Amino acid sequence: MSHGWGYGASNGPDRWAEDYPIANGPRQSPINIVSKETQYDPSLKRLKLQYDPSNAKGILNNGHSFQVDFVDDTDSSTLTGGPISGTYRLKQFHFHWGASDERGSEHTVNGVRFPCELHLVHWNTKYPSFGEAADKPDGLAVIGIFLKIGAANPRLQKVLDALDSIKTKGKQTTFSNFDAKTLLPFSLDYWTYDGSLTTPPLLESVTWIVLREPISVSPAQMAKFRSLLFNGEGEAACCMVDNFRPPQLLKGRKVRASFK
Ligand SMILES: NS(=O)(=O)c1ccc2c(c1)[C@H]1CCC[C@H]1[C@@H](c1ccccc1Cl)N2
Ligand SMILES: [Zn+2]
Repeated sequence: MSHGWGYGASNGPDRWAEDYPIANGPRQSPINIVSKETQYDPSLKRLKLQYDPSNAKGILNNGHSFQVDFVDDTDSSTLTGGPISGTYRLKQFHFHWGASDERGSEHTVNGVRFPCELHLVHWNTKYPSFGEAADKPDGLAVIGIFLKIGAANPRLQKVLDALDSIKTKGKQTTFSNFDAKTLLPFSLDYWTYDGSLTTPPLLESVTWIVLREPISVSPAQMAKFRSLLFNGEGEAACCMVDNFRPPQLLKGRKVRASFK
C-alpha cells in the first residue's frame, strides 16, 4: 500500500498482507464463532474485572476508530480469572461499527453480524509495558462485547456525547471518571480462543474473550458513531464507518466456552 492502512478499497483488509504478512498467519482475528463447534471447558474461571473509574484519562480519534485511554501505571484497573493466568491491566477500549445496522462487528456468531463491537484491551503485567506485551503470545487479552439494536443504552451516552469534540483524526479531549464496568452485559458467559489484533500490526498476541450476551444500542446512538470522520481536520470528509475486519480462517484453533 502506498499510504497507511485503512478500510477503503485501496488500503483495506484484503491488502493488509502486503505490508503485514502476518495477516495470513495461523492465529488471526476476528473469527466466526460456530456455537455448536465450541467446547465447554469446566476449568475456565469466571471473569474478574476490577476497574477504577478515576483511571479514565482521555478520548481520541485515532483515524481508525476512537478509543478511551486509561492510566495503566498501577494495578487499579485489572482483568483476572477467565482463561488467563496472572493480572492484565486495562489500557483502552474502542469500537468497530458499520455504515448500516446489518454489519459492523468483527466477530460473528453462527454467521450473524452485529452493528457494532466493543473491545476492552488489557495487557499482561508479566511484561513491563503495553508496548512490550503487544508482540508476546500471552501479551494481551481483549474482551469483545456485541452491540445489538434495541433501546438506547444510557451507559454509552457519556462516551457518545464526547464524540462531537473528536470528530476528526488526531483530535482528543480529556475523559475522566468513567467506569468501564458499566458497559458490560448482565451475563459474563464467554467464548475464548487464541488470536490477534484485528488491525495492523495484526500481532498474534491476543487471548480473545468474546461475551455471549450483547448490550443494547439504539439507532440514534449508532448515528453518533457514524458521525465521526476517518480524515483529519481540513481534509476531504470521509465518514468513519465499516471499520471492521471480516472473519479470518480458524486454521485448526479450538474455541472454548465458559458455559454449557
Ligand atoms: N481491535 S483490537 O482490539 O484487536 C486492537 C487492540 C489494541 C491495538 C490495536 C487493535 C491496534 C489499533 C491501533 C494500534 C494497534 C495497537 C497498538 C497501539 C499502540 C502501540 C502498539 C500497538 Cl500494537 N493497539
Ligand atoms: Zn478492536
